Amino acid sequence: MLAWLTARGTKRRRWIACGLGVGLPVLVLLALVLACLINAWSVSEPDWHYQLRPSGSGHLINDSLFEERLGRFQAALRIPTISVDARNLNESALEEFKNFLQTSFPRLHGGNEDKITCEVVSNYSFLYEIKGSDESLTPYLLAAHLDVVPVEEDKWNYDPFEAMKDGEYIYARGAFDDKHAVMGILEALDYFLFTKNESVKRTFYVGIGHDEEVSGRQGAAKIAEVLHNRGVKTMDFVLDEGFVVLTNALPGVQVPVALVGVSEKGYAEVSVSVDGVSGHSSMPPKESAIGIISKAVSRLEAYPQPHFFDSSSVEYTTLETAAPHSSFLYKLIYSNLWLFKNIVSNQFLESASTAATVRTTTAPTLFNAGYKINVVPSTATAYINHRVHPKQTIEDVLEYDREVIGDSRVNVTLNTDTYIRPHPISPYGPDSPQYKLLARSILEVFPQSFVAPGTMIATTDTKYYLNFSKNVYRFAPTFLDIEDMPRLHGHDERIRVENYREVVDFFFRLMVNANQVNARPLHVHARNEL
Ligand SMILES: CC/C=C\C/C=C\C/C=C\C/C=C\C/C=C\C/C=C\CCC(=O)N[C@@H](Cc1ccccc1)C(=O)O
Ligand SMILES: [Zn+2]
Ligand SMILES: [Zn+2]
Repeated sequence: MLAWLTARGTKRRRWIACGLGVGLPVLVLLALVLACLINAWSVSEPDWHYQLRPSGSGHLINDSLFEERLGRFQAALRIPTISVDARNLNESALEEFKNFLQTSFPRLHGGNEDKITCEVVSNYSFLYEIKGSDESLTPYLLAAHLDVVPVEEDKWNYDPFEAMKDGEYIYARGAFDDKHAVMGILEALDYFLFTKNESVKRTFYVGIGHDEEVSGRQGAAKIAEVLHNRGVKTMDFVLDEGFVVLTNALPGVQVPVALVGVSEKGYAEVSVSVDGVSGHSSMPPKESAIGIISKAVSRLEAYPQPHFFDSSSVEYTTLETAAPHSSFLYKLIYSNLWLFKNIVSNQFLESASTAATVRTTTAPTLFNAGYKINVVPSTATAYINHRVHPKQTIEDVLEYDREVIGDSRVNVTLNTDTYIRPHPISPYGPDSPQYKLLARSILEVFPQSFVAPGTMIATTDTKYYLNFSKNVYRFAPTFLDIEDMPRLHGHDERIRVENYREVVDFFFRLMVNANQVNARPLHVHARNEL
């Protein structure tokens, strides 16, 4: 009997154990799935974002003047202010652009010194000071650049310096990068000061550099110096070009995202070289200098720098912010990043633009070797252009390069004249009045979008303005579909005509909003008022 009972007990225990063994994990799994689904269902735009949305929209800038503004913008695009390198700027075009600005905006360039002064810096850059009445308010700076990158004219379907308008777009070098901002800021400024006659409380500056495309050392760097020497030590915020309003950039997100660059990747030029033996090409060595460097470059590409995506990354917040605006599948993913972060990170690595946001990029851009077909050269050098992720130092990147190459014959050397460390992260939460001011101005002009922070992947003139403020933002009010990305610095660069209207509107609203003490919004409404 006892044996029977014991046997029954054991069986029951086995069943229970088995039930627990299978059932518990299933239960845990179900709970997990349920928790993820609840997170996805309940995800919504945070209140502080919602409250920044305007209750109404509509252009503040007088429509009847738009054609005139457009004409001036096209005229600006027709001046080929090309920067080839720091010693090769198109000085006659820069001179022409200077005269063009002065004659297009006479009220900004003299005779109204009680409101605005303009200083020409390094011959072709501009610094405007708009004096506010309340000295207790910290000034801010709007920055842009008027030079453009060269063109491969035969690859364009339009004359890059004709500024052709096809009804929907204007095609021209500089339309997107960055003359829309130069002209948009000045149009808004002229309207703000002289048409609307706004009384300026908060002083602000407009800095327009002329050599951003080749370093900014004569333009933005000197503007920063002039400001500093004038005793301007602190800015409330700095806004320069950077990210834009992007469509189809984030997987699963159909809504345009206005990405604000709250930080910027670092920059490093690294040479990878070997000094070996030369000789007759009829008796080549087993490994030539060219072969050794080719192998090194090939390894750098095969073993890219590590990637970073965790709860302390800006990109994590980008996606959390995107969650309420995503398809259901991506709501599920973006509202449960604690679980899906590895999947997301791997998906990001698939495309060049998103990969650039999560890792230091490695771009071999120049290769020098050889000088005669029948001579084996003793030296070969490849140049690598790294964009350094804020989670790494430049030293980390170099160490990784050396390790990956793993060949003591290869010298890996940093160009110490040109490197830039990753920028600090500017505040982007509900406690940052400056970020909120920017987000509010964006949403007033692009109400169909949502605003999210990101790390700018290329370098901007903001590197020269970092000491003025901890609130440095990189954003331009232009629309870009990810498919159009090759047009940047590429062929058939363009901007939608309607977008130019929004550009002017955006800078005007920013000036109005920033002028309000305590940065109060133009229209505030409670969530339940809509
Ligand atoms: C989490 C975020 C996810 C996704 C983002 C996805 C894609 C990002 C896509 C697009 C980028 C969007 C906009 C960029 C727009 C315009 C370019 C603005 C600035 C470029 C500045 C620039 O090109 N700087 C040069 C400076 C330089 C000049 C000479 C020598 C070295 C540097 C540069 O960085 O090369
Ligand atoms: Zn630019
Ligand atoms: Zn550029």
